[in-house]
Amino acid sequence: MDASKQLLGFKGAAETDDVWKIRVQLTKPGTWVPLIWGVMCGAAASGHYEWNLDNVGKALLCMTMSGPFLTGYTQTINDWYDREIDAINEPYRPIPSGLISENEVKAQIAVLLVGGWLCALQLDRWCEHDFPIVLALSLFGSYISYIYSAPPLKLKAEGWKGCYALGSSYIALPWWAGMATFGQLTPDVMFLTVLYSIAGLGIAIVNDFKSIEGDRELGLQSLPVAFGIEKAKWITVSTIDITQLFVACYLRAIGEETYSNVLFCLIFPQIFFQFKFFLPDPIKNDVKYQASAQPFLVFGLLTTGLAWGHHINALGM
Ligand SMILES: C/C(=C\COP(=O)(O)OP(=O)(O)O)CCC[C@H](C)CCC[C@H](C)CCCC(C)C
Repeated sequence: MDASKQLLGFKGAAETDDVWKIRVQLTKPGTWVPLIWGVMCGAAASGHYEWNLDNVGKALLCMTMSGPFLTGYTQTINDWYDREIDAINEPYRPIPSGLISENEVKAQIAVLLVGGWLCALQLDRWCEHDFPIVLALSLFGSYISYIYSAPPLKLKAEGWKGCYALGSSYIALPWWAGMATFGQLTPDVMFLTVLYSIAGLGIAIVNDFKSIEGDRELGLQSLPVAFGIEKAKWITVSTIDITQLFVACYLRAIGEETYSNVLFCLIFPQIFFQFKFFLPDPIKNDVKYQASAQPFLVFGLLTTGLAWGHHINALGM
């Protein structure tokens, strides 16, 4: 178990001195999943995904770009810029513990970043895009990753702004990449996904409750620090629920009633788990809540993608 935690980049991992295992650990493969899922949602939303070898190849390349390469780069650069604070709080992490050298980390960052851009370029060529939209998205995403972790902006230290950067990048960017690969990225769907990102903001805030004491001491304006636990927990669930309810209503308004009903059915279990776990004790039950409610949220995203794809096809676009 500890060995798999090591490879997936989870906390409580066993130590290893195999540099390749350490390299994989730095990329935190567990965090690739939402990006890969986002690409699937975008492909579904394009309305043009058909199961053939060409499309499977494009989807795999888009997922490889978003997961191992660009999320891997994001996580490595984040650990690099956190190395001093980690040396105090989590000295067993690969960089502060000296399990991997500075030059090896820098080389890994460069390879993953350039690798991600090359995948994007290849996708644009493969899809015969006039404008290299996937490359543009990957450049934008890697810039957001950089300012999230690196000074002087270091958005992650800016409380809820960092949470929104994280939530929106994880939801909107892979969706846009998947959609641009298989169809046309349009302003209306961009708006819808940016809106959906507010739910992503709520999900990111859930993780801030357990670090409220430390954040307060360091002067970080996370939502629980800024508003106190009582107010912050209600703001958190409201952002998650109201956003999804709005999307469900929107799907109904554009005539996608079945998908809208499915989305409503996926929202109610999340509200149930908020009352069962999160609201009674957001500090103690954050992980329990995420584990029980998240699957419903991510299937809601896919439902929205499928609804959009169906809508586009119905309009003959
Ligand atoms: C590094 C990230 C989270 C870690 O946060 P934190 O430091 O608070 O936690 P730990 O202490 O446990 O490490 C994620 C940051 C995400 C970033 C803002 C944006 C990601 C962008 C995508 C990877 C880009 C994908 C582009 C593509 C799909 C076109």
